[in-house]
Amino acid sequence: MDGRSTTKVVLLSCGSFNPITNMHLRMFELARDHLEDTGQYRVVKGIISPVGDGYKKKGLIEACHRLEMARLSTENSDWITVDSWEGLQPDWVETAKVVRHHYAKLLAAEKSNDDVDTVNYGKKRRVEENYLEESSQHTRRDGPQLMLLCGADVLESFGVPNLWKQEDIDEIVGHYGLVCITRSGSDPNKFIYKSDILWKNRKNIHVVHEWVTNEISATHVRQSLRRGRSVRYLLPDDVVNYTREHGLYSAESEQKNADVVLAPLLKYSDASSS
Ligand SMILES: Nc1ncnc2c1ncn2[C@@H]1O[C@H](COP(=O)(O)OP(=O)(O)OP(=O)(O)O)[C@@H](O)[C@H]1O
Ligand SMILES: NC(=O)c1ccc[n+]([C@@H]2O[C@H](COP(=O)(O)O)[C@@H](O)[C@H]2O)c1
Ligand SMILES: [Zn+2]
Repeated sequence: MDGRSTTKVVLLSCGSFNPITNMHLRMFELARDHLEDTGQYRVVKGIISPVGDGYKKKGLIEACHRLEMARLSTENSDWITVDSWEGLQPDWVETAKVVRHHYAKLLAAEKSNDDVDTVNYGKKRRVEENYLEESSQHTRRDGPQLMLLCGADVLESFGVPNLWKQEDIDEIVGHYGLVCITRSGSDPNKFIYKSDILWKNRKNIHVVHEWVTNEISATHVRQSLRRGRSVRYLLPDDVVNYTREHGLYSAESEQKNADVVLAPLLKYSDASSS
């Protein structure tokens, strides 16, 4: 592949990861293969961003455990990483804000790399031109792209009333881009067709068809753990051991947040009624 004519991509996946499963890790591999197969992209990094406790999803255990399990499962990957910024925020953070945060970090890292280039190779003028252009257009012509990576259920959740702000969907899909992995029971292409906002941005949505369908879900994993059944080979071994050592996922933990409303639903229903 000719590195000079491809766009560098960083993939960001936001979710509960309660706990992280092998399928979450597979998503990154599937997305990278798909994007690089187009010949247009070079995927340089994957970021797993577990949601903070303020999301208030039923059965969501503490972020410190979810972050540690994600860290353990990515230890032997040379490109997938875990970021704790979102997970450690006291309140739930909208996904559009998380995307913005990581894009700003990415540009800052690129800039400091370029500054090293500048010192070494006297490319100051090119760097300055790029950044002038960036500040006027928000994206750099030859800069990296950040794309949100999710399963088709998350894409379809865009249609759930009071869950997502339309402007956030527009920003994520229109400005950054989305990679969506098919999941059984969902039809992302039909969903895109039916949604005006997604149809408008369809060129920024990469649907990855997973032919080796894999029904692993964290819900089923938690259920098996509650019942004392084996979850080996569904999760990385280190994660299986971690759940055992810390006694995670019990009938009690599944009742966490059972009586509270999911943070985005609370936030946007309030906004619509005021
Ligand atoms: N088997 C799968 N196929 C495709 N995408 C998946 C799969 N499992 C998880 N994902 C995606 O991974 C991201 C994180 O998902 P999440 O943490 O909710 O996992 P989950 O298995 O769906 O958990 P839960 O059952 O608790 O909802 C989401 O974008 C979700 O769509
Ligand atoms: N309006 C929003 O920004 C919005 C709404 C619902 C879920 N989400 C995010 O999507 C992800 C969904 O995770 P789950 O599939 O585990 O519920 C989480 O990271 C959550 O923060 C974002
Ligand atoms: Zn889910």
